[in-house]
Formats: sequence, structure tokens, C-alpha cells
Amino acid sequence: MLSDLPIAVIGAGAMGEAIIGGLLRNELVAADQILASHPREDRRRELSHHYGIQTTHDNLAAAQWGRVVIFAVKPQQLRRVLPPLRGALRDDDLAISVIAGATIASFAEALDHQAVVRSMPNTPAQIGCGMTVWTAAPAVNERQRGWAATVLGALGRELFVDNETYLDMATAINGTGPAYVFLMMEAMIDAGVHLGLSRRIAEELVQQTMLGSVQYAIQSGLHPAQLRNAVTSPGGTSAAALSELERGGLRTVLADAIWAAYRRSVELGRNG
Ligand SMILES: NC(=O)C1=CN([C@@H]2O[C@H](COP(=O)(O)OP(=O)(O)OC[C@H]3O[C@@H](n4cnc5c(N)ncnc54)[C@H](OP(=O)(O)O)[C@@H]3O)[C@@H](O)[C@H]2O)C=CC1
Ligand SMILES: O=C(O)[C@@H]1CCC=N1
Repeated sequence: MLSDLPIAVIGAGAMGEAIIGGLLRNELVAADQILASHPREDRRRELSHHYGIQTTHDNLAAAQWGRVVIFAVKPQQLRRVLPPLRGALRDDDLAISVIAGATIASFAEALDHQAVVRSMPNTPAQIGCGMTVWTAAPAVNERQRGWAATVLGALGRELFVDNETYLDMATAINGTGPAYVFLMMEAMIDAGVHLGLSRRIAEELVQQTMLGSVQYAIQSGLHPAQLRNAVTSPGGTSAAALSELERGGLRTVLADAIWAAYRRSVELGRNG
């Protein structure tokens, strides 16, 4: 589907690399179909050595070369990155952003280009297990939507939404979500070590418990509260633990954290 479609990646850091890796792992493009633009020479060397892709320091050359141009710089870098690229994309080119907060309107205006996709992936994309939410400007045609679905599908699951306001919400849930999960894993492992388990055993127990619980929830299709009730024997250990979690306000803290991430995403869109 992407055969012979030149793909440029502007800002090949963690997310840009996840996209490059996904495209190549899924054999959606040949390595020489990808051009990554990065200001640091050591990073360019690393990317070309590891993936066999082309690299440049010149964002404008990359934007002019790609038919699909992927933007993966930090939100704070965008204000400097976009203006020199104004007018660089041809009418039938597609811009795809993975940048938190950055709106379709801000891209379209800065680039003077209407075919823009805004997406929000997450770091499990590094191993093809990501969750990416995306939306498209009205100017993105069916063919370009197909390109976007294929590129973003290379990161794991992709979900199209027809409402851009969902993107800031997705940023707080799936985009930022791995941070909540990893913090919880870390805390559980540390508590296991505090109890007296070796770190190696604690890590294995926590990892498989997380993995098994998620797979069980998906495969059973049961509501999380039903699954939690099934763990909670009357007068038992789960009831004792859950009582502490409620007393500590876990639900409220999580909800507050998710709102904070959402507000920050909206704010990044306004201020960069
Ligand atoms: N990390 C995550 O979990 C997620 C991130 N995102 C979004 O992805 C984007 C990138 O995040 P992430 O990959 O984590 O960040 P990184 O810092 O790893 O990637 C950004 C890259 O852009 C490079 N860069 C800096 N200036 C320029 C420039 N002028 N032209 C081209 N490249 C430049 C940076 O180089 P240098 O290192 O030298 O500064 C860096 O390698 C962000 O906008 C973020 O909101 C979206 C979903 C999840
Ligand atoms: O922390 C951030 O801003 C990025 C966006 C979503 C996840 N990480």
C-alpha cells in the first residue's frame, strides 16, 4: 500500500524511531524510501547504521522529498520547525503529526497545507503494541487516509475518531497512559522488595500479573468491577488492600492525573 511512497520523518527521536521501526518491521516500505531529518550528526549516523535509511540535517529537504511527512519533534520545538517549511508540501502530500497538543489548524496555517492528520500514539509502539488515536482534516482524501491508517497501524492498534477534541483526551489516556502503568509497576515491585522478595522475583510477579490481568479483561469482556469482585474474597487479603487504596484516594488521584495531562495537552496546543 505504501510501495514507492517516500516517507520523511522530521524529528527522529523516540517516537520518530518507533514509526521508522514499525514501517520496516512490517515491510511496508523499503529502507531507502525513508528519509529522517535530525539536527545531530551522531543521531543521524545511528539511524542510518541501524535501519539503513537515508538521513539529512535539512528539514526543508525532507519535507520536499516526502509524500508523507511525519512530524515528531517536541511541542516546544514546533514553533521553530514549521515556519521554514511553509509551502514545502505539494497538494497531494500528507502531513502526519504525533505531537501532543498541536492542532490541525496550527499545522495547516503554518505549512499552508490542508491535508493534515493529527495522531496520538504511545511508547509500546516501539514493539508494535501501541495504541494510536488519530483524526484527519476534511482535506485529507480517502487515499491519504489509507496511508495514515497503514503508517499508524504499523505501531500497533489504530483508531480513527472524527472529532479533534478527542485527541487531547486520548493524549491523557493512551498517550500518557504508559507512564501511569510503569509507575504502578515500579511501586508494586518496590513494595514486593520491601516485603522481602528478591527484585528479580518481584519484577516477574508484577509483570505477569499486569499482563495476565489485561489479557483476562480483554478475553472475558467482563467489566473491571466484576473482575475485581472475583478477586475479593470476603474478609480476605484483597478486601484489606482495596480498603487502603480507597482510603488513599487512588481513583481520585488517577482521575486528577488524567485531567492534568488533558489540560497540559490543551495548553501545549495553545502555547507550544
Ligand atoms: N514519548 C511519548 O510517550 C510520546 C510522545 N509523543 C509526541 O511525540 C513527539 C516526540 O516525542 P519524543 O519522541 O518522546 O521526543 P524526542 O525528544 O525523543 O524526539 C524529538 C526529536 O526531535 C529532535 N529535534 C530537535 N530539534 C529538531 C529540529 N529543529 N528538527 C528536527 N528534529 C529536531 C530532537 O533532537 P534532540 O534530542 O537533539 O533535542 C529529538 O531527537 C512529541 O511532540 C510528543 O508530544 C506522542 C505520543 C507519545
Ligand atoms: O509527556 C508527553 O508530553 C508525551 C505526550 C504523550 C506522552 N508523552
